[in-house]
Amino acid sequence: MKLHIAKDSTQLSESLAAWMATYIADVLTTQDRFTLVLSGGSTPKQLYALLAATPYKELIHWEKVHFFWGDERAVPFEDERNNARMCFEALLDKVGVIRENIHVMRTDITPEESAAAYEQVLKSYFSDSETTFDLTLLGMGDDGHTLSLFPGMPVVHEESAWATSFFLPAQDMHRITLTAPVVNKSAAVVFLAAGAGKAETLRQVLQGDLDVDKYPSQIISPENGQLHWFVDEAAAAGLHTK
Ligand SMILES: O=C(O)[C@H](O)[C@@H](O)[C@H](O)[C@H](O)COP(=O)(O)O
Repeated sequence: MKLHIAKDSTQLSESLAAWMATYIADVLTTQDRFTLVLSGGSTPKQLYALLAATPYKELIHWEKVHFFWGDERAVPFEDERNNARMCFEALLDKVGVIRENIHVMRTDITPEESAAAYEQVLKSYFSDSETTFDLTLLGMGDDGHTLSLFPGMPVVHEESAWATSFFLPAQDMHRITLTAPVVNKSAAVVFLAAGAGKAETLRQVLQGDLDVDKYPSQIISPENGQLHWFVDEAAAAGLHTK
């Protein structure tokens, strides 16, 4: 695991945008497409805004990027809480992407249908390959969840489905999410976490005992790929860095 610590959330987004531009360019020297999983939540908005502006807007070969989502809240696309909507507003509407390469988790059908449809999309891309996504971007909630893998929920241990859905009582909504096995086949996974509110959880996730039911982010560990944590100093405050 590689830990990248930035001074504040602005420098954090800047360092990840620069890292992504280099990584995407490197991968595209050996293949024609780049598969990218976007995360929802509030932290990546600043990153997406940077990627949508000069120089990254022009530098990255957006027309070769195929977009996926890590999880979705089962609310209409028009709803402010919809993760895909946030990503369109912050990034996809502003760069030269190809519409057919954008694969949202649908919320105009039932969550079960949506998860099944997503699994089909993923299988058409990846069923023949050892690796899935070139890059999966993830966030970590203050409670240690990632994707929609919430503490204490059976979905954390899903082993066969590539995408699944379930009802999240705490938020009174359904969620659609990728599962740990498909994310752990990514060529690279990057967690982005900022703010003092995540410091204690980050310490537990990275340096505490393994307890994936309590801290589901711990279950993310690419089998053959790279794992990066991009965090700011506030989030890293509890870590032993020596
Ligand atoms: O839909 C979601 O809620 C997410 O995709 C989720 O896994 C998110 O990444 C974390 O909750 C962190 O969110 P923040 O960046 O808002 O803390």
